[in-house]
Amino acid sequence: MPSRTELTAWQALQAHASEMSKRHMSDLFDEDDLRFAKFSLQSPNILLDYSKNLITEETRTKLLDLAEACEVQSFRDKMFAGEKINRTEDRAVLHVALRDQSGEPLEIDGEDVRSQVKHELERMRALVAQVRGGDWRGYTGKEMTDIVSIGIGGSNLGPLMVTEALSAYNDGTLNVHYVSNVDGFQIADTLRDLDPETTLFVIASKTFTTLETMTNASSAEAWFLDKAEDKSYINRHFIAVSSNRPKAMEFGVAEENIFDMWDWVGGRFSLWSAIGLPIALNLGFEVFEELLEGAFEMDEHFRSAPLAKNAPVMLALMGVWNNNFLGRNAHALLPYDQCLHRLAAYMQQAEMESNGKSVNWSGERIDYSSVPLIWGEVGINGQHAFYQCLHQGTQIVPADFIGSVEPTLPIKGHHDALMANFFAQSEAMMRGISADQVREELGAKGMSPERIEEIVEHKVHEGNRPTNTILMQKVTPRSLGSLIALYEHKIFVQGIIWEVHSFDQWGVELGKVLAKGIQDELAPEAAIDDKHDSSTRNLIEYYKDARP
Ligand SMILES: O=P(O)(O)OC[C@H]1O[C@](O)(CO)[C@@H](O)[C@@H]1O
Repeated sequence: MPSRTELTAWQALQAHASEMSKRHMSDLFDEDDLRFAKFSLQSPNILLDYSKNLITEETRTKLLDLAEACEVQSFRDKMFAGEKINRTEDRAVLHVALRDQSGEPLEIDGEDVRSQVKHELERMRALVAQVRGGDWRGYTGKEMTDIVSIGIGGSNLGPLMVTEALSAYNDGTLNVHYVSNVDGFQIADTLRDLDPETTLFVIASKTFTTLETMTNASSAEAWFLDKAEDKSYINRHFIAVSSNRPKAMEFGVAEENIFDMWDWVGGRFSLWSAIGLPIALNLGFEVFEELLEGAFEMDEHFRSAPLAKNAPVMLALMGVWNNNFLGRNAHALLPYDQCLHRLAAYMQQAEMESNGKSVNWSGERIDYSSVPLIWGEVGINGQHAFYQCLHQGTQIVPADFIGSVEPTLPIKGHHDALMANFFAQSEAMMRGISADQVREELGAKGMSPERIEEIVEHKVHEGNRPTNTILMQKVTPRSLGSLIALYEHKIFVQGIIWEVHSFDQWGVELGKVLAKGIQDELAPEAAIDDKHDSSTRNLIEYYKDARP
């Protein structure tokens, strides 16, 4: 198999990119009134407009040729069929099975995946009904008031992002708090206002070995026992979600309080499993189910729509075009919806832990970029912070503008003001403003020609900065499910095109191993290994000497 850069389709895109780099999107719009119709599509619950990219129909055809040459459809089908496409870990990749509503049979290694998923969902439903209905009582007979979810990375970012995004659906039955950082501040700050008699902990860890989570879980247990005193009460206050039952039991969680997840669910794709318990506890099981349905609708679209009409595929291809052929190595996510304020943090893990790789499936170093730097912030706040750089900086950063037609919580006069900015920003990034236009504008205001010439270049926006617009009717559990699944599949498609293993994360291991060794060295009497470089050794020494 030729490497990606040897593919005819890749080389055709390279040649095409050198031509397209001479064009301006503004002209492309002026030349074609049908540009929006040609380069936008409706997918379940989501309109995707990718017309504000530096593309023509020829570009799209060439990108689709690349997708075909990389066998995107065949890999997609393998994923849905449960084949072990996560080859470095020898695992299937089946987060889609967690939200499948079709009921089609699916087996992995002789195990019936559908019934496993259904069984855990029913257990979740029962637990949520008990806790929210007040039947689940604490060790003194009181109802639960607060859920503390302890987990990090994929065991935290998804549930946290979703409960924030759907906070309008919170009926106040239960409060939910998230603790991820091993910095003791977060758990201390969370627990100081809570009562052990009415607090339920959900320890979420696929491996049940993650240092941050285990440290926080132990502190939570100590805090609980400080008041409850009797270890047998733990079974009323500690739930675990893990694929490592023995470890969860060793920690002290009662067997019936452990919810399973499976090795075919990657941590960063796991919010659809029992990792999503905090969502269901906080917002109700119906909300969780609707989230799953929305994701399933996008799965069906991804599975069946022709590539040119397939939202995840087209979103992925725009990213590949900007990154690999136009050399844009950063990508901003800009939600114009306050409730999506954790979306960029969530997507950073999903995209960068998945596709932040430098070797291909054969272990050879790749000679093109994989995932760009993903970052972002709620758009309207970003306008007053970093948009200056998006409009006039030397680095062109493609961006996704994500918004909704209806506000989550309507309040007179706000939503149109927000959305006016939403539409204006991507238009400004696309069109820009030329020196002549600036001159004309300033001249009309009566500015002297000398003064105009002094400042004109500073006011020029070159434009030609690519954006995608993603528009939902409203942020609901269903549309949010579709939105997350849209990005999950985008990540999948890009991983195939970049020929990287999207479902492992070996890159996070080295730091963990080193930290374990250093933690031992931080003990007061412990020696510091002289194998450390002089910077690390001296910093550790400095820390130990300065520590009270
Ligand atoms: O759920 P666990 O096993 O505690 O892991 C948490 C996170 O840690 C990572 O392994 C990275 O450190 C992520 O992939 C994962 O989501």
